[in-house]
Amino acid sequence: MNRMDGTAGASSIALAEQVAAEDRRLGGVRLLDAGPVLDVDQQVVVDHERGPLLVLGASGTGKTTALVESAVSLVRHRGVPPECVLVLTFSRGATRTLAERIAGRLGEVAAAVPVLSVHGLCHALWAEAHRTDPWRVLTAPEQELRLREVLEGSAEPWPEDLREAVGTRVFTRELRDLVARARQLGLDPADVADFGEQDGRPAWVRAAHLFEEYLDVLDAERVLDYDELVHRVRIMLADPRSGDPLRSRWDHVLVDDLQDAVPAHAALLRDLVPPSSSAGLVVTADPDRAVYSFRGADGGVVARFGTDHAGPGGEPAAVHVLGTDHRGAPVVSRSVHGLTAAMARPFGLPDWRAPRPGRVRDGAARLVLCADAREEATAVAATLLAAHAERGIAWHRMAVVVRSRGPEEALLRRRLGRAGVPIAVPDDTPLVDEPAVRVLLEVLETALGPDEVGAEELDRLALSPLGGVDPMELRRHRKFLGASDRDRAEGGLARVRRRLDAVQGPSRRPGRRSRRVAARRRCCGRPGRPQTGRSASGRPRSVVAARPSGPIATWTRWWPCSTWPVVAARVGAVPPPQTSSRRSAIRRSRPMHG
Ligand SMILES: Nc1ncnc2c1ncn2[C@@H]1O[C@H](COP(=O)(O)OP(=O)(O)OP(=O)(O)O)[C@@H](O)[C@H]1O
Repeated sequence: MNRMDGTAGASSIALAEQVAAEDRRLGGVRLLDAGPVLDVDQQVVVDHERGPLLVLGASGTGKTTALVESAVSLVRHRGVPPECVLVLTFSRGATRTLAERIAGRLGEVAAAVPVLSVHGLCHALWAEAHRTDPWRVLTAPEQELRLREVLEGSAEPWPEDLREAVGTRVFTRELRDLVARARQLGLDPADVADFGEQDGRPAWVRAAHLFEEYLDVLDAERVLDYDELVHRVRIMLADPRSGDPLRSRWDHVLVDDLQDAVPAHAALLRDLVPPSSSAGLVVTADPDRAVYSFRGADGGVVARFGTDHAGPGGEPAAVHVLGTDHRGAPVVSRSVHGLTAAMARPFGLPDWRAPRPGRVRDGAARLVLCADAREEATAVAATLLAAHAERGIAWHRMAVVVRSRGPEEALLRRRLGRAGVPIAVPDDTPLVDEPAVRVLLEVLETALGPDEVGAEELDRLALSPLGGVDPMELRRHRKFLGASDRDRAEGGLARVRRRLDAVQGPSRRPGRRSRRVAARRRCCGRPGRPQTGRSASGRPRSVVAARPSGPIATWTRWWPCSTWPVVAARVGAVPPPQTSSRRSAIRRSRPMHG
């Protein structure tokens, strides 16, 4: 069976819960949920007093419900001030859902309960500690851009076998992952270099130097990426002078979906609630549901929870299993749990994969074998149509789950559309892949270098909404401007740029980014340790200099619409993000192994 979207089920549940919550706000009066009658396993979680507890449960066994009820019980029945109950998740969506569910149970009081993603918590703590001297957190595309800048400005050669890859987007992404993983493990550049030397991997040693330069640039610009943010908050927590007052704020820490944590998040949790702490720590997890492995999430953190939070005498933290499936019909849960039961169980964890059926009784599971995607799409459409026409099931009560987005999903959508099945696809496109954002990023990338912008890239930009050129127009310009064979081989706007450059004189001096990084280094007074994002003239090192040059200059002259000059001028006019008083650099710690 395909899926329309991996989050379809979860988002419809979240949506239904949101709608239900809205319905309760009648005439401005908020009626609170009565809350479910908890099963005995959930009640154990809610009654948990102190110390760490890992709650394992298959999907639908009521882990989140137990966590919500724990928060409610602490505030309502045990007199814990709401601001002393910290609720943590690992994604913004999960944070929203949890906050809504707690608000449904606690009403106005819930506003005082901090419900945060780990990044949200780190951001808040960091911002509080640097109130008069704020740092900005980079988005993923910005982080990649910074790394590319550093890469281009870095003179040290790479090992021979990597040289061809250097400068490609894939290489930058690999570097970004390396930097991220290193920080998630609490490693400093020197540790990565040590590993490289011990293991005979010169590429790691070289990457470690780049990592160091990248951190210097972040310091200089007073910006952080998310992994660096978590790392630095861990440093704050490691120092008893700053860490103890923070830790003492929360009497209870409740964490949902630990399987989505990267090692640094798990370590942060230990920093927040160390074994010596008297705070309560309840953590839920379903290792089979880890969906963030692409960003470094490691189901192993669940298996290690017992030892990570071992008591003073070394006894492992308590583990409790929720044993009733409150969501699925018995036959559906048997099918799902039958599949997961065949998977290897993380070492040391009790079996959580075969819950008893709850109160949901009806339902059926059917396996349909299809010859190809087309036949599969037809079978799905026929099943939905029959359920709607013959059993009167409303469209919004049905969901189609697909394994991944791609041609097969497109085919399914077309088939459903043709059959008259109304579809709503939750949009989970990352911002960076949104066409509108993509084109803006391409403009920035082009404006900042590299020195040779590909003809293909320029053509794409010309044809984008920002360029406003249609294919016919582009061809006309090519015809008008280009004649020689070399021009034709070069293709697209690269030719235009070259011709105009010939008129204006060379538009590109040595890489703009290289100069930017080099200038930062000069500012800091010693090579390789930049400390400010401002040029020697004191002008902001904004994404594009105020006076356009290079391809922008060329394009502004050539461009058949007026958009470019406006964009270039605006971008160049970005106000300086720093002042010179912000130059004190953060000292990075020695490694804090995870
Ligand atoms: N004791 C209960 N009685 C009746 N319904 C319950 C009970 N506990 C949970 N539910 C319902 O079961 C469904 C699943 O609950 P919940 O989201 O808490 O499970 P979960 O284990 O966190 O699921 P997942 O792992 O998929 O996130 C929800 O609709 C919830 O309202």
